[in-house]
Amino acid sequence: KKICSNTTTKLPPGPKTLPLIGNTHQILGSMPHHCFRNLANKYGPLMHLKLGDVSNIIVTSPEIAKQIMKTHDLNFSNRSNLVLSNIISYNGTDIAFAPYGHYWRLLRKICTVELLTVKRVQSFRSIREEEVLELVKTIGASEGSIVNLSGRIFLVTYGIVARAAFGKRSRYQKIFIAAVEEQLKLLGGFSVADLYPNSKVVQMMSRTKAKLKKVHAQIDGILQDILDEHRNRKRKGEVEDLVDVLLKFQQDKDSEYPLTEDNIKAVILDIFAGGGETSSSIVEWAMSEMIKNPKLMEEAQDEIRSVFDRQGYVDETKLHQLTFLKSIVKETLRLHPSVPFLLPRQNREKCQINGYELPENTRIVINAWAIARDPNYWAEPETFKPERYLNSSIDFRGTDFEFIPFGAGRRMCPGIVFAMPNMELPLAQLLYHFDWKLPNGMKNEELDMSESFRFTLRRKNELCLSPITRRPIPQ
Ligand code: HEM
Repeated sequence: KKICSNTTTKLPPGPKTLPLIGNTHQILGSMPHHCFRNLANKYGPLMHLKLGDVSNIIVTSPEIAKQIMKTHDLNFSNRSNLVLSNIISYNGTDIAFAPYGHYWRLLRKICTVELLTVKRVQSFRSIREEEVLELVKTIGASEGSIVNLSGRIFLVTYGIVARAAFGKRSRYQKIFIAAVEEQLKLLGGFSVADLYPNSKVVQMMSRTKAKLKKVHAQIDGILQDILDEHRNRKRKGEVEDLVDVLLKFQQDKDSEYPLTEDNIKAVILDIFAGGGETSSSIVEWAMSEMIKNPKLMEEAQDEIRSVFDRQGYVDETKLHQLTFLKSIVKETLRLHPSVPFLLPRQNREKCQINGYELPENTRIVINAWAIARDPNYWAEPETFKPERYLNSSIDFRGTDFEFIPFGAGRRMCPGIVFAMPNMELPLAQLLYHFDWKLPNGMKNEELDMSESFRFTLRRKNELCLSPITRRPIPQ
């Protein structure tokens, strides 16, 4: 049965392609999300771009995003098979890169009923509070000096995810985090291996591919040790971690989730890679935006301090009262979506969209970054204005297609509930205890906001600030 009708064979418009390299020359040397938006302004919101020998369809409007991720979601629920992502995803057996089908549905179900539920996320509350308190203590001890806030934020978020996934602080934590970061960095560039997936010569010679394989082997070794340790250890009243949950399925012979060793490693790695970098970069961008707009920072601080001053410290019990802080997080997700192109999708059958034909198995890239700045949908789209959400119901849960930092439809991010406190708690703590200044008398408006695209969208330069303690730090 055909999912979409078929009447024309015209590909969407796009710039002229050159032999061999296609349009690759048009995107080199600039931030790809900016470059794709500029090209879309010329060729339209449904655009064909040939990168290497791979056809890409670039989507740059909420209407077309909705057609892909709602109207034709079932057809477009496959992932595009990338050479590099195959290496890190145990051959597409993780959640993010698994092809649409029975196995992927099983993994999603494990997420929604076991791994990423509200209850499970709540069970990690004390882990988050401990890790963030440690952050605040370290910063408090650095009063009078300049703090590399970016570095601190990444450590704390990865620390939380690592403890949720592996239980106690793992002795491998540092090298594991470094390896996962390296993996994301290698994945971020336009590697020739993915531009020419069918060329045997290119595949043999790709340096990125070779490096990625090496890093992945290191990650695999660490994950294997962690699984073995979990099997052998005696549990005594600790919070059940995510590896425990997955091993339980593996050990239960009647389980409806028959997971292999590699399946478990693939899932844990997804949660690690998906949960660490994304949330940290939102906290980092939110702090940057507030440094640039000190009035917003003051407003957020007033709100947090008025909610928590009576008890004298921040915990998770009253985070839901922080309406303004939530708007700051939303606006940060709009202007600095951590995964600006979502994850590439692919249609299982050929399909008509807006009168153009997308042949089967076409790679679909949704420019969520550009969509969230569409002037037809957003007033002052380039301005950071958290107050725009105060009287609006617009949300990132996959129904407002002008705002899709977590994607939408069947392949939407399953980690929102997990991500939220990892962003809100560090922000609330950083703003409750401290005022923040740029070092060396730099003016707020001078803060550099350059981006770096490495699969995720991070600050190019680390955010370094001077803290001034305003509320005593619990010892
Ligand atoms: C600010 C935080 C986060 C952002 C912005 C984010 C964004 C995204 C996006 C854009 C996708 C692709 C959606 C699509 O293709 O439609 C995705 C998928 C995914 N995310 Fe997240 N994510 C975040 C946090 C997390 C966390 C905390 C976890 C796990 C603990 C997680 C796990 C995943 C997984 C497993 C997928 C693959 C889903 C699938 O293919 O079925 N993410 N995320």
